[in-house]
Amino acid sequence: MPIVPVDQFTKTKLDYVVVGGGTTGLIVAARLSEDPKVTVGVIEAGGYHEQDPEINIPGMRGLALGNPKFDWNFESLPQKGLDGRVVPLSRGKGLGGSSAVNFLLSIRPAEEELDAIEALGNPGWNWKTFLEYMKRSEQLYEPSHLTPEKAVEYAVGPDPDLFGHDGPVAKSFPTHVTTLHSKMLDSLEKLGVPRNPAHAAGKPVGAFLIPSTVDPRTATRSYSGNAYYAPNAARPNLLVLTEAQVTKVVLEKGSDGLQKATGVNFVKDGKTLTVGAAKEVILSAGSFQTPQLLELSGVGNKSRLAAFGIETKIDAPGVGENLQDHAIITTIVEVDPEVETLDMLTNPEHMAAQQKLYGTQQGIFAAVPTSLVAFASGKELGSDADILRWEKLASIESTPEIFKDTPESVKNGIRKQYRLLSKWVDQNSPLAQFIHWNGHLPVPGLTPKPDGRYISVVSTYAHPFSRGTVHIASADPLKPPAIQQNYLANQTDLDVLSGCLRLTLKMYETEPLKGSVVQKVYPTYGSDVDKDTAEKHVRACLGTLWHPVGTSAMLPKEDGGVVDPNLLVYGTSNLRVVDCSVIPLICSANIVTLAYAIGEKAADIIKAAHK
Ligand SMILES: Cc1cc2nc3c(=O)[nH]c(=O)nc-3n(C[C@H](O)[C@H](O)[C@H](O)COP(=O)(O)OP(=O)(O)OC[C@H]3O[C@@H](n4cnc5c(N)ncnc54)[C@H](O)[C@@H]3O)c2cc1C
Repeated sequence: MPIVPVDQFTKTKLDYVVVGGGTTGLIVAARLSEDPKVTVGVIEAGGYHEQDPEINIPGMRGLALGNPKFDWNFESLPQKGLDGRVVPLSRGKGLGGSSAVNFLLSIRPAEEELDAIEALGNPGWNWKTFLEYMKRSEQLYEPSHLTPEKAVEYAVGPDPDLFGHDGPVAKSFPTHVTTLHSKMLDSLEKLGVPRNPAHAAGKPVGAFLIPSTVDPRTATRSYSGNAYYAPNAARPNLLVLTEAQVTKVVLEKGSDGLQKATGVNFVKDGKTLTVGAAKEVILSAGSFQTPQLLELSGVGNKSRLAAFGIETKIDAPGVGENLQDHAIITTIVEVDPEVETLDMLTNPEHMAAQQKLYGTQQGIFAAVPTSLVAFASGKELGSDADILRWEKLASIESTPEIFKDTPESVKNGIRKQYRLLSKWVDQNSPLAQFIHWNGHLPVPGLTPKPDGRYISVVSTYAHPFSRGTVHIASADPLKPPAIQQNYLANQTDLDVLSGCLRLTLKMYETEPLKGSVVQKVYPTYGSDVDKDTAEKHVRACLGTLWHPVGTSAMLPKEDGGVVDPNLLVYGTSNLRVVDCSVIPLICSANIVTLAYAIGEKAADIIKAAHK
């Protein structure tokens, strides 16, 4: 059924209510409504951006950010590690959620990182099962636009067995590649980061052309909105309500002693309304708003809820704890004037030519401007002594100040995570990621030359050692939660990002890329930069790669878990969380592939529970 009016929504007897029509929410809704006997209702706070070019055109991605039509525009609390600076934290708003505004990179993490999710106490959540469900969500288009020689040059080698071929989300390889791509790959190779065409096999260390969620038949974004919702919009048993914000899950104690979610309250056009759920309520509001909704509904740390006058239904100390995110730093260089970068679009003639080219699904707008990625391990980022130090810094005792209010159970879980993190710094596991951006990224105070051409590289640690929190700051459900990232609290995070800066600067200084670099722009110094100066750059430019996870962690209860391996909130019989907030330990890659897998697997779990 198309998007429905509110009266129809509240009058329909719904079996499942999905809160948040984002990346994962729409997957669950689409899969559950395959059964015509069940009725599924989705409540999404934003609209449906079906025709918006900022969403659909790959080369325009990023333009939706900051616009309240598409973006919640959250902010971190002032960050001590960043001299009190606040970091903007975009989240997608509207059908498709963050998959509608994300940067379309579609990369698999490392095998050991997904096996770790099982090892932390979640049977059935490992590399093998994640891979199976990632494949179910995707349809890979072979890189037929590349000759076999070019495929080798760009490290493109999709093993058909590692990808899905008939799933809803289209995945393809960038069609717009510049003359610098090969040079970057060659220079990285000289620095110990080899071409890695086999990255999708759970071994991402190396460099390669990034698969992206672009539908090559139309050169448009493929995402939850148009892949999972649009093809099923006519189903009479799938009802979607947009521009309605859920404010609370209604919980009642059942005869089994468990809390039962009977429905949700939501605000639509200023009015608070209720809708019932006969079978389940599924929270898919994302890593910031799912814990917020749990707390507003009385599921959280008892003393925290009491402070806001909220009656505790379930004392769940893990809610909103264990926040992890990938933080990025930026570098920019000016390059040869003949390289085709986004900077050329400031010239009206080039803009007109590129718009025309897009009409034939080619050119700069048809592809993502971030088409090259590299993952480096510890040995490319620090000395043996650094690695030993990082292993030791993987502990709660390294940063007691950020754990002073952390519940004991949550600390138990984080200790187990640290044991894994300390192993990964010394192996061939990814420790940092580098993403090429084909143009001059905006930096306050820097103005690109009118005819200049630039490339930027953003880099991030794979696994932050710091942990943050997200909690309600008010009992008013329409107020944003307080997001405390604690960026750079642990020295390892600062060291790894400083290592990223040095490695990127070295890449610019290494032939053949060096020959195409006109000058360094941001920063202007070389890779032999001293510690203090490198750290200053990190603190000045740190931002987010928008990958928050862990705030409703799937972990044993005694380790601060909020949901069990069936994604049921502990202490409830029918309230599940299905979104990235359940990922207990962040992995190295961009996380949307995990979101797709979680949505697909959750749908199977829920179907099996109601057979
Ligand atoms: C700018 C940006 C760039 C990114 N780039 C990449 C990338 O290139 N590759 C990659 O792999 N990952 C990327 N990510 C991360 C990835 O897209 C997200 O982690 C993932 O899509 C999150 O899925 P989710 O289902 O957990 O949440 P979301 O997709 O964010 O869905 C949550 C939904 O719930 C809705 N909602 C929230 N609260 C309420 C409420 N109270 N009532 C009703 N509705 C509500 C929201 O509006 C939203 O639609 C990016 C993310 C962002 C924001």
